Amino acid sequence: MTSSTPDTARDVPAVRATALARSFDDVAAVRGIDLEVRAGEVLALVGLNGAGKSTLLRLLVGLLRPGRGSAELWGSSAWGAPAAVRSRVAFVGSGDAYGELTVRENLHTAARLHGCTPRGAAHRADELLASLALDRWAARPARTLSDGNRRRLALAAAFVHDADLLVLDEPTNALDPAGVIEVRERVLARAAQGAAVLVSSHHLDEMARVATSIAVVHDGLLVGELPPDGVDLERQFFRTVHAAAGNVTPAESEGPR
Ligand SMILES: Nc1ncnc2c1ncn2[C@@H]1O[C@H](COP(=O)(O)OP(=O)(O)OP(=O)(O)O)[C@@H](O)[C@H]1O
Repeated sequence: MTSSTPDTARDVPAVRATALARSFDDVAAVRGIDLEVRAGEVLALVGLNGAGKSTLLRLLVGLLRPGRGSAELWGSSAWGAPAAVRSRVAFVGSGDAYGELTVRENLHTAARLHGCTPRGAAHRADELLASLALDRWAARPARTLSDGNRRRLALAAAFVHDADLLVLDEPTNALDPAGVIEVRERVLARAAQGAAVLVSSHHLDEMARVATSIAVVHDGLLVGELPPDGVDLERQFFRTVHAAAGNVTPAESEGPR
């Protein structure tokens, strides 16, 4: 069940933000961001709490309306994108599952919504229950799951179809090491198959393992990049953030304060 279509060619960005901005009352959460993610690329967003990462991701998948600028999915406005465009995107945010449905029913429903036959959906649900180690909880209502297993369910639902764009907001939060490895392998596999991936995280080393580029978000802006193959990413991260916050050059700024 792949949804790949010819316009996933590498010259058409899956996601493009242009001068993208969004405020909530007096809080300027995203203040003018330009970015692109193409097929096969994994862009990681890192930043302090409240930097604007989740708001940016929600704008990019069309869950929030931009205040200024634009967010596009394969050239269409993300806000109000047609169903055919939205169906090519898998988004993992917070609170994604239907709490009253069981774990299996959640996955079955997700697969049916993506066009699987009843038999195909059952097969897909079984496969994901096994690979994300959720089989033990398959008959439990989603609302009764632990935080980590709720996150596993959200990820399983996102992987139910082979989306052309994966947008994962802190996907490894609350996951045990096996879950972290599962997410890593799936992200790398999907990118190798030509999906575009946008992922936010506080785990710099994990991002270095999967990302083709790492962008630092601070105070609603992209303020720098970290080399995914770089050493001592933590120090480089704080230098970038401190430089942006204090208008000192990265070389003058040291680690956490
Ligand atoms: N619905 C909302 N109403 C009011 N303010 C909001 C809303 N959503 C986000 N904000 C504010 O926008 C800013 C950016 O928040 P956002 O959740 O995007 O940051 P983040 O980088 O994802 O943070 P974290 O790493 O803590 O998850 C914060 O000041 C936050 O309080």
